[in-house]
Amino acid sequence: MTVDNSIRRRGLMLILSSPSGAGKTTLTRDLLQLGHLSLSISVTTRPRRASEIEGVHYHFIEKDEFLFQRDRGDLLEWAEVHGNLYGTPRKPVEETLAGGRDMVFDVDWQGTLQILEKMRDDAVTVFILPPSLRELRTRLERRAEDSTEVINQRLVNAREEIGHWNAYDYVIVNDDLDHAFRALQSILAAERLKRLRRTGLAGFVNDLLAQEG
Ligand SMILES: Nc1nc2c(ncn2[C@@H]2O[C@H](COP(=O)(O)OP(=O)(O)O)[C@@H](O)[C@H]2O)c(=O)[nH]1
Ligand SMILES: Nc1ncnc2c1ncn2[C@@H]1O[C@H](COP(=O)(O)OP(=O)(O)O)[C@@H](O)[C@H]1O
Repeated sequence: MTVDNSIRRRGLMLILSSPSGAGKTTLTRDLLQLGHLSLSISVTTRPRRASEIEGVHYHFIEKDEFLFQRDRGDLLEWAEVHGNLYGTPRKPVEETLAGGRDMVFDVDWQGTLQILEKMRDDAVTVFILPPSLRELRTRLERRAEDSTEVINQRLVNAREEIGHWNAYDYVIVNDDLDHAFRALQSILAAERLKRLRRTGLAGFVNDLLAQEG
C-alpha cells in the first residue's frame, strides 16, 4: 500500500444514474470487480429478472414490507420508478462509510437529490448518457430481460431522467465501454484524494512537521 492510500479517510458514496439501458449496471459490475468498493443493495417491489439474484442485485420485497421499512425510517432515500418502489437501506451505508470503505449506488435522479440533501459532502454523483436514443433502444432490446411494453415505457421515461443531467457532478457518455470505465476510475481516483474526506491528513502532516529534515 502506498503512503497516500494508508492515510485514514471517510468512505465516499459514488452515485450513478442514467436512463435505463445506458450502462449503469455494467459499469457498476466492472467497478465491483476492482475489489475496493461495496454495492448498496436496494430494496424494490419490482419483480426479479431471470438474471438477478436475491440479495446480490436487489432485495425483492412486497409493497407492505417496503412501506413498513420506509415508515420506520430504515431507508436513506426512496422513490417510485417505472411504477415500482425502490429504496436504499440506511444502515449499511452508515457502517460502510464510517469504516473508510466506498460504496456505489445505482439510484435514479429522485434518489440522488435526496442523498445530496442529506449527505452532500459524502456524495460524488455521475450521470451516464447513452450516445443516442436509438442505441439506448438497441441496448434494451439486446439485454432481452424486459417485455416490449416495459422497454417502451423505459424509453419514454428516459427523456425525463436525461432531463436531470445537470444536477450531477460528472457526466460520462457511455459510447465505448472501456473508455467510459476508465473515465469512471479517474473520477474515483481523484475523489478519493479530496482533502475534506481524508480525516487522517492533519495527523500525517503533524507527524511530517515533527520530523528532522
Ligand atoms: N431512488 C432509487 N432509485 C433506484 C434504486 N435502485 C434502483 N433505482 C433506479 O430505478 C431504475 C430502474 O432500475 P432497474 O429496475 O434495475 O432497471 P434498469 O435501470 O433498466 O436496469 C433505475 O433508474 C435505477 O437507478 C434505489 O434504491 N433508489
Ligand atoms: N458501451 C456499451 N456499448 C454497447 N453495449 C453496452 C455498453 N454499455 C452497456 N451495454 C449493454 O447495454 C445493455 C444495458 O446495459 P445495463 O448496464 O444493463 O444498463 P442500465 O443498468 O443502465 O439499465 C446491456 O446488455 C449491456 O451489456
